[in-house]
Amino acid sequence: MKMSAVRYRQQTFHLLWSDGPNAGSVLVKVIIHQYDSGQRPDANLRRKSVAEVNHKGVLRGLLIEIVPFIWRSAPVRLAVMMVIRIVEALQPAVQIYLTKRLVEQASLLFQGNKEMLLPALTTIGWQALFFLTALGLRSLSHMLLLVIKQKAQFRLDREIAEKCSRLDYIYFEQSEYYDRLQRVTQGLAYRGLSVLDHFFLVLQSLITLTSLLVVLAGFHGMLSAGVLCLIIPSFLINMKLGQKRYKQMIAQTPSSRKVHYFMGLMTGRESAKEMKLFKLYPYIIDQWGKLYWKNAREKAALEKSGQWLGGFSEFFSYAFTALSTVIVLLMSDTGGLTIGVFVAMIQTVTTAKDSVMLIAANLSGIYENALFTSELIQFMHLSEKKPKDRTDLPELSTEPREAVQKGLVVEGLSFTYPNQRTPALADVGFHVKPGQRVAIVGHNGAGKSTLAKCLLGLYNPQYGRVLWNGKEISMDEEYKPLSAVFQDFMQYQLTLKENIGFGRISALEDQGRLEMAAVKTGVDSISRSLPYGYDTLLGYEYEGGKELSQGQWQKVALSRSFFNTDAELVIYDEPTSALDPIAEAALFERFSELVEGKTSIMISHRLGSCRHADLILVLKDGRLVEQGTHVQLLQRQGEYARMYEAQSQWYDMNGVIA
Ligand SMILES: Nc1ncnc2c1ncn2[C@@H]1O[C@H](COP(=O)(O)OP(=O)(O)OP(=O)(O)O)[C@@H](O)[C@H]1O
Repeated sequence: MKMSAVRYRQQTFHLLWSDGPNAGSVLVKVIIHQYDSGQRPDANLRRKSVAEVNHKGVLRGLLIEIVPFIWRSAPVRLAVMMVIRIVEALQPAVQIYLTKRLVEQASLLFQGNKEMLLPALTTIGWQALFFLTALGLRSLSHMLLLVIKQKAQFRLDREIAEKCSRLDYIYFEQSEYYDRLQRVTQGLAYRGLSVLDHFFLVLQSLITLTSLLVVLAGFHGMLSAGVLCLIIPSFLINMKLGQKRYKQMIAQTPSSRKVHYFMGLMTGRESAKEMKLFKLYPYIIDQWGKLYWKNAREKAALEKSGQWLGGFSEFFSYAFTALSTVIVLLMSDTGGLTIGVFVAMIQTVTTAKDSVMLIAANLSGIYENALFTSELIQFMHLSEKKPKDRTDLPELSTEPREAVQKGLVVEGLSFTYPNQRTPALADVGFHVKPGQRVAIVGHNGAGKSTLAKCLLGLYNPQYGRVLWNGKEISMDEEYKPLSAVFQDFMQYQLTLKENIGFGRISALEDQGRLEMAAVKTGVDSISRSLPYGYDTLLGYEYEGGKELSQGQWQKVALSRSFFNTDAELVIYDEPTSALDPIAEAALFERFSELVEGKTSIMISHRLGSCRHADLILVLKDGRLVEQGTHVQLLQRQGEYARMYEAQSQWYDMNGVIA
């Protein structure tokens, strides 16, 4: 039952923002808002090209959002860190002063002034003290920076997870979302927090430089001016390179995601069966290799041009140092220049030049990181818009008001997926009375699952509405009257107890409820065969985990829905597709008892299992073409009758698979 903390954290974090029916729905409070029909999330996700990026806005975003965010993560440590960096920054000037003193004392000593020995030794003592202080401060700041980064990283991860929980479900079904997510996580891991390093290095180098410039100005004004001029080419070159790297990252996101996808196909368990059976490895390795090298070549080309540009910058810096040495040598003509002063001047020029280069590199580093973290800022600003007040919609129904206030009312429902032209649902309307058992049937692609997601409030229709007991369905509430079993249900690589208890997270510790939900689907007998019963870790991903069969997993998913005893409306999307015929028949036999007191909606291709439903809805090409009971629909001799006829040889008199 051991699970590495890192993998566990990765898994739970992955659950929060991953695709799938339960995306972002379990460990944080699920808040899925209806979005305004005029505000399509796909438009929201589409990113600007790098040419359109507002560079001032990017820097402003960094200063207004990221820096304060990091500051709030660990204010005291950051303040201590700044003091340390200021002290550290003054060290080069002090070191140069001590070196100059030591060289002068040594040259006097070499000329036979024995009394200079003690002062020279004292200077060495000061140098040692300084060295030790610097060493201590460096270790302290290293530790502080580590903790600050950990705290900031934790806060950022959590904020992203919480953002995912507030985002509309439709985002999770778009490739643009995953492109952006990849850029955000890249930005977080490698970029966002290194702003801190850059910022401290700029601060430190600026203080060092100021102190050295004061020293240099005393020797020769030209030297100070020259050092300052060095900053311009170095900054421009580094900035240009930063822009190019960012542009490349944007352009390569889809292909680098695909590289990971191919790698996942070749290494994952899900794909292993078909990869081996169809002998797909050579083809996928080839595709993966082509993409890998396309990206790698582009990166190498950028690195090459970076090396050239970096070479120019280095050349300027070398030329300046050589020129400075010449100037200092020429100054010796004017006399009064001791060897100590000469060494100190050369050391000052070199250190000041290094500080300038460091400032330029770190300023452009801040700019480059600002570009990368702008992805994070844009992600955090993705719209979570709530629905407009929909008073513009027509009156609900011609039925008496009391009747409409009860049960499920669907009116004029139309839904079109982002980037699609044809609606997946068009003008669907029906009324389900409380306690009714409803079946939704139709061919593949008829719109059944889409309708289920609209009923659950996961999709927000562009037109029409879904009301439960007179209220628009929303998960933005503590009390959720809904539960569901999805076609592609989750198999949480966690304990059996968690797999069931996630149906109502607030009741996770309720053992009685857990056992009741397990008994309903036969999971109680599965739990008895597991080494730690309900506390057994399920799945193959982590050490000690016990894998279940697909049908057993489906029973666990069903138990999850039964665990939410408060649910008034339960939706089952193909809930028995993985069960054997006996288990399926047993479940259907008890179905009325299992869902007693609840309104249930079942999507199924097996029409035999739908014949006892109080209401059957027949969908075709996104439209509700028929509705009624089994007998009524057979009498109509329409779509349902044709589908039932086609399947009739499968069933016996009772609608059970023969
Ligand atoms: N995420 C999506 N983005 C775009 N189109 C989608 C998406 N999901 C489904 N569709 C399209 O919407 C239509 C209805 O799909 P839906 O999954 O609701 O059908 P279904 O009746 O549940 O099918 P099945 O019986 O095969 O599960 C189909 O044409 C499908 O291609």
